[in-house]
Parts: sequence; C-alpha cells; structure tokens
Amino acid sequence: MQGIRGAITVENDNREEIIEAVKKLLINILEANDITAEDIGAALFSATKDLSSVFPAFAARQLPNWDLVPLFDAQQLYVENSMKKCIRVLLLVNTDKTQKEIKHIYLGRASQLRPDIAKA
Ligand SMILES: C=C(O[C@@H]1C=C(C(=O)O)C=C[C@H]1O)C(=O)O
Repeated sequence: MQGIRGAITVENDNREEIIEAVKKLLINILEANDITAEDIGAALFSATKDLSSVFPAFAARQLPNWDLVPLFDAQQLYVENSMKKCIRVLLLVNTDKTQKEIKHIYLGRASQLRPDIAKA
C-alpha cells in the first residue's frame, strides 16, 4: 500500500468548476501512477473553507468505477495566508510500487504547495 497526494485550485466556488477540477486531478493521478479505481483502498478529500458548492467525493463518484471506492470529505485546517480555494486528496492505493516511485500531483496554484514534488 502507498499513499498518493494531490491538490488542485479553482478560481471560483462554482459547482461545475470544482467537479471538473476534482475529476482532472484524479485522472492525472491515476494516469501518472498507472493505477485504476480498483486499486484504491480509500480516497480522503479536503476543501478549504472558501469552497462550499459541492462535496469533492461527489465529483469523484462521476468517474468510471469509482462507485465502490470509499470516499471521505473534510474541511481543510484553516491557516492564515494559506492557499485559497484548494482541494486536496490523499489516495491510499494497493500497489507494489515503492514510495519513491509514487508521483504526487499538484495542479494550478497548488503546484506552489510542494514545488519539490509537483508535476505540472
Ligand atoms: C503543503 C500542503 O498543505 C498542507 C501541509 C501539508 C504538509 O506540510 O505536508 C500537508 C497537507 C496540508 O495540510 C499540501 O497539501 O501538500
């Protein structure tokens, strides 16, 4: 089992924009790490407190074969001056890959969070 981190930002607290962003983030993570929804043991999402239009888990369930993935949403801990309008995810994945082989995906403004590991 390995954990895969991801994050993406949106510009507006808009339901469709958030749904598209979450789907984009998850598709990127799956492709970069050569995994499918069946490999995912659980997906934990957070959204910053300025996002309240839709649950990220709802967006995840729109993707093929995500209906059986256990999903969870939480509000991100608020820290002053931290990244605005950001959705984070932690995937727990069944894989033979090593920790070093895992590709964490940070898109949009979220790439500033972890420039050491962000993939454009
Ligand atoms: C830097 C991030 O934002 C916050 C800080 C984290 C960290 O220092 O590892 C992890 C998650 C967030 O609470 C991130 O999402 O990667």
